[in-house]
Amino acid sequence: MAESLNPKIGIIGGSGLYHMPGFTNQREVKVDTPFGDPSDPYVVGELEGKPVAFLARHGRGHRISPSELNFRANIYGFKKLGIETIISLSAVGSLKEEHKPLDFVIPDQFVDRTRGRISTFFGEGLVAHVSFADPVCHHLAATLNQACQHAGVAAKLGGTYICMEGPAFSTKAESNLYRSWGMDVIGMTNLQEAKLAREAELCYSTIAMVTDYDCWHPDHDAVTVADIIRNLTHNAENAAKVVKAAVGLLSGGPRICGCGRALEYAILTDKSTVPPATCQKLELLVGKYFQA
Ligand SMILES: CSC[C@H]1O[C@H](OP(=O)(O)O)[C@H](O)[C@@H]1O
Ligand SMILES: Nc1ncnc2[nH]cnc12
Repeated sequence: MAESLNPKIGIIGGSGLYHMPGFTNQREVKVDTPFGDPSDPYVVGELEGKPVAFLARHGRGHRISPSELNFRANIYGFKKLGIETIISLSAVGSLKEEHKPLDFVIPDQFVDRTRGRISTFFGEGLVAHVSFADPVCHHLAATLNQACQHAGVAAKLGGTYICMEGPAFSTKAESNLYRSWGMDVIGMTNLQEAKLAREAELCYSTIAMVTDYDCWHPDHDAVTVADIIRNLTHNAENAAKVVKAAVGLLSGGPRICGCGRALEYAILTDKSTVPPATCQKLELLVGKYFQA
């Protein structure tokens, strides 16, 4: 029964993915966090016989724009549910001819072009600097790539996702600038998630599903939501197949990567100086390092 499920795998559904086909025994779980409300209740259920928690990034009905997302609440909510691994699904524009609409890319790098978004759990008297040179969990990324192969979906492992602020799409000058930087795909949501997942010691990797060629491409004058939606529907079907395969491949045993110890050498603040309210707020994240 869903009440006794203890999921370790979390799935974030992006644009066009507001539920996960194939879920059984599902129920909604509303999670309170010290950072406010997540985008929606989490849907906890079983996929391929394994307990899994699903969150619609923009909320069901696509109510929340990228700039308004409460990334901290979303990631903290997964942590509170006991999740260790997050599979993120995202629609992206392609900045290279070789990444065609309907292809999947599994990025291994990010560039941040967002403005003023909150991307850390820390502050308020507790300072931590996590390593972010390798922003995704390589083990999970390799598993997602394998899952694409199992599902028969064309995918490329590696590439840089540039995260723009939005919500308007890029100008041609911006799109060409990002191309000159060698960026592979463009989206509006993944950078904060990846950073916060690292701080929360969760494995995180994205399946970036190409919906369009952005506006640089001579055959695609401007990005339109109508074009994107056409491809989103097809991508959503493939995403469901890939996620099923990935969940089947993930062992559920102890993690073999370093993501679960990301904070081990990151906290600089002398714990005796941390305000009690901050200790309480961040207990779930740092408690194991603050024991006497
Ligand atoms: C589909 S229009 C642009 C919208 O799609 C992407 O969202 P997500 O990453 O949640 O799939 C992109 O980042 C924009 O938010
Ligand atoms: N061209 C694009 N730019 C930014 N985000 C996107 N999501 C899907 N296509 C996109």
